[in-house]
Amino acid sequence: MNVLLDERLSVHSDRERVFEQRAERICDDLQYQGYSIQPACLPVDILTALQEQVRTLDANEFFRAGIGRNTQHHTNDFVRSDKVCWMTGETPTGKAWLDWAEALRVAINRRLFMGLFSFESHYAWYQAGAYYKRHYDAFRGQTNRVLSVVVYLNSDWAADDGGELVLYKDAEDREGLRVTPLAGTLVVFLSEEFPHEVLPAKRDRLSIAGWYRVNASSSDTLDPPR
Ligand SMILES: O=C(O)CCC(=O)C(=O)O
Ligand SMILES: [Fe+2]
Repeated sequence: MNVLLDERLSVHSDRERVFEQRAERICDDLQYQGYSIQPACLPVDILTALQEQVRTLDANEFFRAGIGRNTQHHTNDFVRSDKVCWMTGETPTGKAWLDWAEALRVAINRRLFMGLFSFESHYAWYQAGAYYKRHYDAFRGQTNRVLSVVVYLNSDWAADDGGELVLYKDAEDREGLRVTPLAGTLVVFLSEEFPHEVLPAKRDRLSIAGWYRVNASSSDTLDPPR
């Protein structure tokens, strides 16, 4: 075999092997504890491209985040004060991210039979002082968001910069688990099971938040993508 082709093939399969290992760890965690926290999980080339893209986004492209869906959608300063910009596959960077999320969807379905059907995600920009109070991403029976995903885009996040995600084990838990929003860390959790909050940070905090959904469309109600 041509040496160059041979090398390219082995690089490709290395990447796939690394992905499979990470997906396996995420699935193990989901199976046994319902959440997974994986530092340095996103491939560095995709992470770097996302960091660059979010840096070049104009402030006008971010909108004040709302709560609830459709007709209940409204903004509420008391609950959250981040700004969001929905991801699309129109740029190579957006597509690389969505392809990665799609590969994870397939891997999770194969292993855990969760029936994940679609994925939606947005960049989130928490300006210094911004927060998202304790909340669930989904309420049992009211939504088809089943698995929440967060990836952080902040290089050099210092211990005293704040902005941790606090993931609570259940409705009673007041202590929670603190996650530093450091670039490349991935957090995945069952949307209906884990209340969580974002603490205010001393500096801008950038991330992607996404949700895998099950298909809730029926013949007379078309399920909207967000
Ligand atoms: O950015 C995070 O750490 C979590 C964001 C979040 O909870 C959400 O967007 O629903
Ligand atoms: Fe959330």
